[in-house]
Amino acid sequence: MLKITDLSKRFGKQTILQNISVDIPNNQITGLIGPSGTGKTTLIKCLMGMEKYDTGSVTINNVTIPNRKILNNIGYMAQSDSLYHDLTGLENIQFFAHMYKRRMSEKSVQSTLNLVQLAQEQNKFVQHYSGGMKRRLSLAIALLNQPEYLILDEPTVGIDPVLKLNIWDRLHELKKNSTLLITTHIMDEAMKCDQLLLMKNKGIAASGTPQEILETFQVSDIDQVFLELEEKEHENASLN
Ligand SMILES: Nc1ncnc2c1ncn2[C@@H]1O[C@H](COP(=O)(O)OP(=O)(O)OP(=O)(O)O)[C@@H](O)[C@H]1O
Repeated sequence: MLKITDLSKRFGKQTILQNISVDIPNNQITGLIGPSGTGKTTLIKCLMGMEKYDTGSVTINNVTIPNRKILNNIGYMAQSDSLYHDLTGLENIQFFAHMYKRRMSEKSVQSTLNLVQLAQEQNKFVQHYSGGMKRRLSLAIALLNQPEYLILDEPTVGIDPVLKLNIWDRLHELKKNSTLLITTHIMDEAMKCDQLLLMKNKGIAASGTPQEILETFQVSDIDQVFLELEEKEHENASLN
């Protein structure tokens, strides 16, 4: 289990994350959602050891991370693509497979390319890819390592609706062997997660299955939960 305990993070004088404690259960898709700028990417970067947190701890199966050994078991897809633009899509896949020391059969390379619908474009240089194609290639690369933990920062931005559905089907298949943490702005995607963490005001304002959260707030969609939270905040502010 991925366990975050009392984690806080500041940039200069600005506190971004304050005393966050949360458990991310194994073999489930946990969705991290919240308004832009609430610190979702920062939290993920803290988990990956890409940002140093100021206080608290992050552990996977009781081992404090970042830990080099455990990092090999984490697949990460960042918002900004880190692809080699002078290589083709196929060469990027081969390069990263080599880096992960994975021997991939031609068949599994092609099925990964098929999943993200890049089979036809695999021999094109990435510099000639559209934004959506680069996202799809990054997603394919994050999936290559068949990691125990898969952390995806807005994986379906710029991806058309039909492909999005295929990708979500695949993510649900992957959870048999992996634990997934996904950030999203898209509320119908939030409903496809097994668990949600709603981020607001430097912390987790609500958590549970999508259905549990809707029932707790007596609303019919997750956007309304954020509106309710906002209203409560105004009420509290006017009382003080
Ligand atoms: N390296 C940095 N230095 C200073 N401030 C930063 C840095 N990285 C992020 N921030 C600030 O931290 C806050 C949270 O940013 P973050 O990218 O984590 O939000 P987010 O919830 O992922 O947003 P979005 O949904 O728009 O991607 C923002 O106010 C941002 O400006």
